[in-house]
Amino acid sequence: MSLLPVAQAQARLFALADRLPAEDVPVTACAGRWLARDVIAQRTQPWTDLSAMDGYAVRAAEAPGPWHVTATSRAGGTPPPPLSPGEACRIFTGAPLPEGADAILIQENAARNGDHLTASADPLPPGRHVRPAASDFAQGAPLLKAGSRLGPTQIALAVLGGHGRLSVGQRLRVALLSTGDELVPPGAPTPPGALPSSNAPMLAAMLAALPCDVIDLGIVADDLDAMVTALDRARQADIIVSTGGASVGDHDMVRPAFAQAGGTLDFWKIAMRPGKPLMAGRLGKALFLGLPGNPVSAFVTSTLFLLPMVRHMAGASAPLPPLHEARLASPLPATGDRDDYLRAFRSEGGIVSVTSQDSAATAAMALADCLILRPAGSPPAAIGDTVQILPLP
Ligand SMILES: Nc1nc2c(c(=O)[nH]1)N[C@H]1C(S)=C(S)[C@@H](COP(=O)(O)OP(=O)(O)OC[C@H]3O[C@@H](n4cnc5c(N)ncnc54)[C@H](O)[C@@H]3O)O[C@H]1N2
Ligand code: MOO
Repeated sequence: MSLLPVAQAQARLFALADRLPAEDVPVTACAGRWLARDVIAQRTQPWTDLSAMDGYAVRAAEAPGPWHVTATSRAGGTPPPPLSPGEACRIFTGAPLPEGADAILIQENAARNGDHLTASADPLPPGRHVRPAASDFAQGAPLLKAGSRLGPTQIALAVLGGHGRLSVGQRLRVALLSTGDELVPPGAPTPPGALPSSNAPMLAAMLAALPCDVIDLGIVADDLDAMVTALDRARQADIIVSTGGASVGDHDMVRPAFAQAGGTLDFWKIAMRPGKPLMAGRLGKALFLGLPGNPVSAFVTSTLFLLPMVRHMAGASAPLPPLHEARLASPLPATGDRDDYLRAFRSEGGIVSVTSQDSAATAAMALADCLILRPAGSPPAAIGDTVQILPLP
């Protein structure tokens, strides 16, 4: 198989699995989910002209008074009677204006003696401190689009729009398999030859911000039967992710095991560095992603394939991570025939690539807060050149 360009591989991956069905969820459980339907305002906000301050509702043209204070209006109280000429209404923040009033005199600028009220000399234009009816949104207005993500502010908007439940994409089940005879669980003793298995904890941390339940199926030996059995245990998941054993060595069992378990491979080997041996296919109803074992390769391929696939299946209309332009603060060598995803960090002077770009250099990777995308065939880049970066969460 020849190397598949990253964008083509992402498109093929998205074509491999539809988004999951929608479910109706209370707004309090919607954080981080993607909307399955547009959200339309069921009510008008504000429902009528409201005061933005504590003070007095008056006719602006009558400033600086005097006025006669005849009524009170507070949020949640009885609506005030209409205002006659020369009258003022005591009013509090969030309360409806009486008919006839068109401005709020804040109490700091008011002199009141019994029911007698005057204003300080400051001008009082019509509309001052008034939140007009429907100035936020009107009933029937489109508030949020299907496929957009629900964060705190979107949830506030939906609630004010009158919604207590929302239709969102279901949570996904993601099963993780870590392959390798050398691997031991985190924190276990490491006699010579043993390696702590860091990929599953790293992937679980990456997935933690997304609406999915991670099922860590642990470490699988470099053995065909063991891997077939592990894949069988994982097939109830929506996405099965393995790390390691994806390359061409004698002990790289993932591809043959996947075939023996009944999986159909869609692609293998991507024109990217790190991450070349990435593979994807279907195992029954599950989507399968075989990531390379090197921790840096697993991280970069997860950023570009696993997380976007979770977003896609959870209902995101824009599942790919956004790219930004930034200036380099360190020079870069030419790239080869694969796209480079260099680990880097943002400094005051610009983007600095970390010193080791080896696929196993985890200390350098941990310094990175972005990836520099350098397309295949790029010439060397100098300090001050513009590059594309992908910020890391
Ligand atoms: N002759 C070739 N050799 C290799 C090629 C190639 O094209 N031809 N590709 C290289 C590239 S690129 C990569 S990336 C690696 C990927 O190999 P595998 O996916 O088969 O991964 P392993 O060999 O199983 O492991 C690689 C490396 O990562 C360590 N590892 C594995 N799992 C974990 C884990 N859960 N936690 C931490 N570290 C892990 C493992 O011990 C190895 O050191 O292949 C190249 N070879
Ligand atoms: O592509 Mo591998 O992922 O270079 O290390």
